[in-house]
Amino acid sequence: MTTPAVTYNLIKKDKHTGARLGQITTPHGTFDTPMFMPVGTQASVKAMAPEELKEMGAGVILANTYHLWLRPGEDLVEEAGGLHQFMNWDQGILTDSGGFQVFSLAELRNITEEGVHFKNHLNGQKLFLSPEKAIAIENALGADIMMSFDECPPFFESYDYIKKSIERTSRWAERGLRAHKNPQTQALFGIVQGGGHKALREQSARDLVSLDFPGYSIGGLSVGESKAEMNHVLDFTTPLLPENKPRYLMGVGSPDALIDGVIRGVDMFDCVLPTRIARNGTCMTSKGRLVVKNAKYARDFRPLDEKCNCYACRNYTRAYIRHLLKTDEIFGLRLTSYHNLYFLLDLMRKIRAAIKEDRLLDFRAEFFEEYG
Ligand SMILES: CCNc1nc2cc3[nH]c(NC)nc3cc2c(=O)[nH]1
Repeated sequence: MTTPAVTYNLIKKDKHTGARLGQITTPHGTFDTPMFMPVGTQASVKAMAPEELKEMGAGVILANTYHLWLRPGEDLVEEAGGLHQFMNWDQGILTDSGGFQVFSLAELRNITEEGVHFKNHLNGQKLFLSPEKAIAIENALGADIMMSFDECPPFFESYDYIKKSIERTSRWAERGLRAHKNPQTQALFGIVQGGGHKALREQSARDLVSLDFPGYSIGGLSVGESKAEMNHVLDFTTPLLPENKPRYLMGVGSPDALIDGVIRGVDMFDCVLPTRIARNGTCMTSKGRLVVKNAKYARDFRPLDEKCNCYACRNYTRAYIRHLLKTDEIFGLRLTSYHNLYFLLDLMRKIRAAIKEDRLLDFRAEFFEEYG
């Protein structure tokens, strides 16, 4: 039995919740979990240099298969020596499988057993993605962690539709495993679906766990359902997954959702939120969101967050950052992006420390008290 490309080491289970302290070992390093993964959709975490991501403690970052397939093309990235070489990032990289982007971006034509026919969102060109094609692109990109090709059904779809969808997604997962060329250096994760239906989540998890993936993602969430509904699905889904493998919740996100996901046994998260809201001047702070472009901060010479130790908060004021954003100075976006990413990475550091000392629920109460 060859060693899989990615292994998970469970260090400690929280006494009072489903939270776990662990480490994930990849060909590009070992990283502490629970972890937040900055999103670098087109091989760049928007406005951030790799050195800045490293200094704020990012370990694994994301890139999107659909976008890189369209531009610059996986063959060009492969010729460059793979994503790590191409974007000068020597730590962890995770690629999604394009499915979700197709459903959320492209003009969808139709889903068949074979795969998904759709139109390129840039030029209307007809395209086709199958499990085999998606896995081949991810192999060429060279990510340490690859995601299976799945369908993310609408959360409120009917039981019958979602049942058919998860059964096809399981067949697609098996096809992806067979098509995967580099299991020794790239770990392919399975994606559990099933909407809000416990029986379907159990069926999807059973199918995928029997395929013995090195890690599992919980899909079909953070797609418009309430936080309560997401937490409820997590309550009965994470226990279905192997304890000795990482669990990844895609598209999450906000500080409260991260804490509640960790409490329910999730180890890895990604979300575009921090950099996306940063670009319109919204900052995450320990006291909730702060829209630094607002006029009330024009003469506010305090840092974005007085409790934050990041580069932006140590060197610049709300007034200065507001001025930069109001005058379309690019440096303004860099400072808000840096701060928001640092805020979430630092939150994960605090969460890991709280798990270590069995005080995660106290930390949650203190955090929510301030965050509002
Ligand atoms: C890896 C591609 N497959 C795949 N990506 C996803 C990305 C998401 N992003 C969000 N909220 C922002 N929910 C998601 C669900 C899925 C999902 O169910 N599947």
